[in-house]
Amino acid sequence: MDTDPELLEQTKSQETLAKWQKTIDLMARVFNAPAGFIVQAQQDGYSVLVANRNEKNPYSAGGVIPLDTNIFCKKVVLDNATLYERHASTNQRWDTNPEVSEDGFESYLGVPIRWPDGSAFGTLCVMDFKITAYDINLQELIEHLRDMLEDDLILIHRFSQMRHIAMLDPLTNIYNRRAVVTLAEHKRDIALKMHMYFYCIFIDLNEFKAVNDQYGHPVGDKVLNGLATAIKAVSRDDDLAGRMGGDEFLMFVQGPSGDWVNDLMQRLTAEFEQLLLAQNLPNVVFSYGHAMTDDKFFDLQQLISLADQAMYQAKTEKP
Ligand SMILES: Nc1nc2c(ncn2[C@@H]2O[C@H](COP(=O)(O)OP(=O)(O)OP(=O)(O)O)[C@@H](O)[C@H]2O)c(=O)[nH]1
Repeated sequence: MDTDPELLEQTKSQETLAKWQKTIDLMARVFNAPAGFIVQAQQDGYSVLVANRNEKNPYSAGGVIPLDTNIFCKKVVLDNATLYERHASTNQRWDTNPEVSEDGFESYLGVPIRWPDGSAFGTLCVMDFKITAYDINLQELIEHLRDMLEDDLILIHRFSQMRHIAMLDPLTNIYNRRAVVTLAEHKRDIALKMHMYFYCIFIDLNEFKAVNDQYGHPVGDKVLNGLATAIKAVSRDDDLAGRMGGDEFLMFVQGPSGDWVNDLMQRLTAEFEQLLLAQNLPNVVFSYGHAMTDDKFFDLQQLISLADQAMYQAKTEKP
């Protein structure tokens, strides 16, 4: 759950971060501690998401500590339990902890923060160079602050789920028109920066109305689903596909100049044919047309419209 890039992006939204920063600054002051953090457990290490603003704090936000480092937060995440170490230099298990051996921290109090599904998000913690004896109220306070952060994570997660649902076409589960066009703008910008060609392929079923009329709408729906499945099957991770509406689909692919789009469409034709056959669905075929950007021409709406025109021409020329 914590590896969803959209969710991570949302976690870092300016509003959430500003609020969490205030919480951490206040927490460190109440604990009279030089250092307080929200640390996020990520695939590449423990990342300092928020650090209190205090000149004595040696760690700042943005730093990533490798996964194999013996830090306090790692133990909290792995045990999924609170850790209170009052006098770390007397405990051998921290001999290899650079926070203790290199930076001179003695005290650590940290609690686990979890995503709504219970998986690890990271930790909320305070650290001090001196030996501490926090009373029960302070220990309760850090747990209470953690509960508030977890409430924010619930909101972030729900928002992300809703955004995801709003981007999908409910019938085929691929991107809807608005999402695919928005995402394509971003992909086009990347392709232009990398001096790659950016292709739009417009795909439209032939005589689909007759399929609905002859076999009924539910069969028509299955055919549309079959085409979406076939498009996904031939797409690479980098490609983008969506349903424009009705029986029209779009693919956006970046690549070199050349005839490979026709090869890709041949693979799609074969995949679609097989899917229809396997489900005992009528043999429907599609027409396609494509257009590509270059350094001089990159208006997306125009690109889609050119691909549409090319598709229309192919459709009218079909035997
Ligand atoms: N089953 C089903 N049909 C849909 C859906 N959305 C649109 N349609 C139908 O798709 C058909 C599209 O018809 P047209 O645009 O005339 O396309 P066509 O019959 O394929 O004609 P050509 O493209 O010229 O070959 C219409 O009959 C719509 O009712 C859907 O979600 N499910």
